[in-house]
Amino acid sequence: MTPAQASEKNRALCLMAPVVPVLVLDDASKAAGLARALVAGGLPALEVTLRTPAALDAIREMAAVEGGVVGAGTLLTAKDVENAKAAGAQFGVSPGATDLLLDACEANELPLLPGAATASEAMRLLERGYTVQKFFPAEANGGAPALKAIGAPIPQVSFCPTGGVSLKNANDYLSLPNTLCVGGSWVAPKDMIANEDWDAITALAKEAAALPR
Ligand SMILES: O=C(O)C(=O)C[C@H](O)[C@H](O)COP(=O)(O)O
Repeated sequence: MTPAQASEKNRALCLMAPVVPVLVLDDASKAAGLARALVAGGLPALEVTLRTPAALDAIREMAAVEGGVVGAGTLLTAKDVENAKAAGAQFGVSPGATDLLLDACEANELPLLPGAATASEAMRLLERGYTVQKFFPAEANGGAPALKAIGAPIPQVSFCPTGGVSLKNANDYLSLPNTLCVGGSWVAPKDMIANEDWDAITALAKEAAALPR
């Protein structure tokens, strides 16, 4: 898959809803219920971070949930890419980008949303053909004003800012012309997942899905 094809796939993914939930799962048995709750609330694109031993099993479970599009986050190595693809991930997300990681995603047909934090990083990815990128860590990196400033000289790159984004500041990003959607973990709090409080998660998802952009 070429970077241009990956970017077009991820543009469509980012336009499905204003928020992509960033999910950390310690227990894969919660995955299907969680995915159903988020999809029911209007958030179909789901990023499962490969930060826990349960993550790959969680992706397998979620891939079977109707209406959801499940991807793998925290991709760091070529092995992560192969594992994510084998588990059924339909897209990948990484905090930054290395040539090895980009090569692996392109070779494995996994559309990557690669992370960039600076103008130079965004430019390197753009040179390779990635016009849709993740701005990470968004808040720590200057937040919406920083992303707006990057957009002035580099308007051809669109972003999914992630890291420190919440219901409070999501609009600051979503109102920018270079922001397609935001990523965030706030729609799936750890305690609600542990208690299988799916109705509460659906309510959070609905609130997020209703954000204007
Ligand atoms: O694990 C990854 O792939 C990451 O790149 C980091 C996550 O996207 C952010 O940590 C989510 O940030 P919060 O919404 O502030 O919890």
